[in-house]
Amino acid sequence: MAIKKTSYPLQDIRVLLLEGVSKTAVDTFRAAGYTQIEYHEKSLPEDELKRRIAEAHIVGIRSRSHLTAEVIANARRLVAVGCFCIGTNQVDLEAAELAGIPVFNAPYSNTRSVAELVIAEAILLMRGIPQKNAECHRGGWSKSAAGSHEVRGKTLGIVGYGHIGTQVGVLAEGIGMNVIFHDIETKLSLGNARHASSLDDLLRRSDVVTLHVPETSSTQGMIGAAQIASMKPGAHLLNASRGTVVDIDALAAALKSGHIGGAAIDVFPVEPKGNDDSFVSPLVGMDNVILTPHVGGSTLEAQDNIGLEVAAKLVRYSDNGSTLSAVNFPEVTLPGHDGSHRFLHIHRNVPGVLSQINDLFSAHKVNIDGQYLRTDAKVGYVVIDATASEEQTSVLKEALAAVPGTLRTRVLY
Ligand SMILES: NC(=O)c1ccc[n+]([C@@H]2O[C@H](COP(=O)([O-])OP(=O)(O)OC[C@H]3O[C@@H](n4cnc5c(N)ncnc54)[C@H](O)[C@@H]3O)[C@@H](O)[C@H]2O)c1
Ligand SMILES: O=C(O)CC[C@@H](O)C(=O)O
Repeated sequence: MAIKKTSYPLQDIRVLLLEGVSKTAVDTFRAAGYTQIEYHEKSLPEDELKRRIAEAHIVGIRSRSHLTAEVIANARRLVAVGCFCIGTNQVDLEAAELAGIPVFNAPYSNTRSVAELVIAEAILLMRGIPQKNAECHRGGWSKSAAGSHEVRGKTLGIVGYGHIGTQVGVLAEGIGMNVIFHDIETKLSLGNARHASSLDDLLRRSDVVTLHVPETSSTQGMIGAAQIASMKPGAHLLNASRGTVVDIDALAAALKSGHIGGAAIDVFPVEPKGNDDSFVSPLVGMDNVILTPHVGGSTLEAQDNIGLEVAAKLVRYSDNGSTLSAVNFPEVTLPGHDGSHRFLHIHRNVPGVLSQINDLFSAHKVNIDGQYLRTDAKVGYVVIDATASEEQTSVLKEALAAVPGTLRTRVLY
């Protein structure tokens, strides 16, 4: 394959992949000509992460690596971040944007996997299977229908009616459940799903409540003691969203008192860093709780698709400059740039930057072949294709970097 040239020769671009992202990501980078790929099965302790990220141009993580403002400040060479998952709460998105670093994720690749697990858990909880399973493992035998129910005709309450919530609703209707949902946005209801009038209304009416909100300031602790007390006696709670959404001590107390019949919890306020670390939770040892190690989206199908999708977005940004579907950045979709040098300029969105950039091209007598600009409240991203000599390009690159407000520049040859 022809070696492409970016600001750095392609073979000098360092890709750091953490948390055992699918090997399809490695294959995608290799197929695009990237050779420096460092792969780790686990997340790295913060000190080591800071050291390694300081050398990386591209980093790929899942949910356990926290890219805080401090970590990002240390990432001097970093050009792009890939979250090989849906959630991006583990990255300080604003700090990344202000450092000129777009962040990409895979917004749908594991949606179906989460939805399937949730439906299975709803059925198991309504039948009291976790308790029966635990009892059989201890040599017990209690063949009884007491406390066992079909899900057909029961009410499923979905909190967060986005990609996952809607899929869960469609599958639940397929097995005869009544679906109600609560979302902060106005949402088109699919099938016969109905809006609940409020979160409290949903909690009061549901036999099973399932949470599918992102981690934000409005969702942290949104299901606490008061909300759990509002739930129907004997109802079940499922959380495959983020651990901070539920007050886990309040849930443990309600499970012990019997107010909550059962729970299925996939995400926790504090999760082990890797498979060798131990898991601690007040829910451990409760027979009526299904505990899973944050595997809602962990199917081979989903992980392989995520590896392909996120790596492709990172390669595209690195090679071509397109930021389509970046979660924290002005989105620019770009054509190829054969025959032109492509100047990428990321700057604070303040008046006058674009005119200074254009003045520089005119002062250096470089003709602009194409220009693309997108801004958001904080940042502007302008891409300029120009026919320039190597010498003009290198002078212009320096001059562009000196424009006040510049966050980052890159040239693709
Ligand atoms: N357990 C896992 O392995 C796993 C896998 C994938 C995703 N997730 C988590 O699930 C979350 C949801 O995923 P998605 O793809 O459905 O996201 P999404 O963005 O499509 O949907 C989230 C929905 O929540 C709504 N919402 C936000 N704040 C709310 C609030 N305060 N009250 C009510 N609704 C609110 C949004 O309006 C949106 O409709 C992700 O952010 C991620 O954290 C977990
Ligand atoms: O793979 C992970 O670590 C996170 C999975 C899930 O929570 C997501 O946000 O997609």
